[in-house]
Amino acid sequence: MNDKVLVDLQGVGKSFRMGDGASRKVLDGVDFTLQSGEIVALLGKSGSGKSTLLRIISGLVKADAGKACYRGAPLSEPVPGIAMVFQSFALFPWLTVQQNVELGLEAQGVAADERAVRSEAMLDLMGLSGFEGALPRELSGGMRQRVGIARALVTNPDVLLMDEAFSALDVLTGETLRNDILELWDHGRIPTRGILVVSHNIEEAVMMSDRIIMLSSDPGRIRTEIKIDLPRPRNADSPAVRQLVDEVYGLMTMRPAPAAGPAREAGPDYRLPDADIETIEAVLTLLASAPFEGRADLPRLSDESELPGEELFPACEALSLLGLAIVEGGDIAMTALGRRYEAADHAGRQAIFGRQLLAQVTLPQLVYSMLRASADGALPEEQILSLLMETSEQEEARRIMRTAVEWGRYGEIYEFDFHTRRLRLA
Ligand SMILES: Nc1ncnc2c1ncn2[C@@H]1O[C@H](COP(=O)(O)OP(=O)(O)OP(=O)(O)O)[C@@H](O)[C@H]1O
Repeated sequence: MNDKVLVDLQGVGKSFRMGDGASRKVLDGVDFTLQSGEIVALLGKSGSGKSTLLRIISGLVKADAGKACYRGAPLSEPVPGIAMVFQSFALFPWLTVQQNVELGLEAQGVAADERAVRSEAMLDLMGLSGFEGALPRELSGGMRQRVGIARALVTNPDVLLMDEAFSALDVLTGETLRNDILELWDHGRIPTRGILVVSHNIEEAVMMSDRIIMLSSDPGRIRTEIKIDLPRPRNADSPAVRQLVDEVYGLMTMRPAPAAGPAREAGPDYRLPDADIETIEAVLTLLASAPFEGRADLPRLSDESELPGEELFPACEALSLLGLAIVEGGDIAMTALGRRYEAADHAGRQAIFGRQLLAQVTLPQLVYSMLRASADGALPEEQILSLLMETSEQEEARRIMRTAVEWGRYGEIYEFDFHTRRLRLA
């Protein structure tokens, strides 16, 4: 066994039973290794299974396919070498700061006097000296998360897992805490050998990690990996960091390649991004206006639009699918058609939208040709849905169908009767 390998996942899969009783595959065929000496960040859309993956590694959730090992031993329950920090801090409100920090040691059977010595040293390292007797509610959010981190680190974990650990904090507090942890890590002041961070924040991932792994959704699979060879501490405004942030934005916005698999390799790609018309048009309008005037750096567009990546990325993907904009690297630029669309009135926009759907978007094209081929120009939604379910999980297939209905109705190429759930030519 290579002792550089801390965590090793091979072909890991996980399904959950949903409210309607159906099983949904959240993770599929995930191969991943966390090596000694590295910080890895895991990015992906909401629901792509990032937290589930972290929970499998923490031993809190069991994979139902593949192998998950920590230092060569199969993971099936929490192990002393792996500690986790939660977004919600997860502190016990009735315990003092010190008692909260000692919990992990207590679980490992460490004697009381040693627990006190170690927790005091860790609180000191985390800048919490003097707060040992305080209750969590008496602390600010940033200090509470310091307690959460101290509780994880006091056990001297080999592997530290952080699930959106800074996202409940204000930007500045989050940044300070992140830098403090990086400093402890970079100066070898904690014995931790590997850190795996789940984040929604692209800049945070670029600032912290040696490697970024991107998960695709439905089901979550590893889509891309980016190595970051910049020394830390990193300057968020340096050209190298900006370029990487741009690159990651670009990759997050790009249409992922269809997942591998016999059924998916062959047929056309019917997926549609999860973007509604209102958001697509709002992003196009923003892109057309000052200061962008038709071309924007995606991180800046994200700041200006105040849309979370989850909504901005699919809208950009939709604009590119419709030929209204081009996404290149970390930039998005309007096409000539995009400018015409922006300048058009409501009916003019609908006409362009409909034309583009028929010209270049596979699923509306298919629906339209099936409708034309049917005797009465109508067909049940189920017929399209069952086709989508050949390549997408049920929930995602339904989501794609909803998008296809919204887009097609807007472009006036087909109609949908919500009572009979039948599509009909417009
Ligand atoms: N215990 C569970 N039972 C049923 N479904 C679950 C369970 N845990 C997670 N899921 C579902 O699995 C999917 C992936 O969840 P997960 O929290 O891992 O995603 P994520 O990428 O971390 O999302 P987010 O970024 O929004 O936190 C979601 O659809 C979620 O509802």
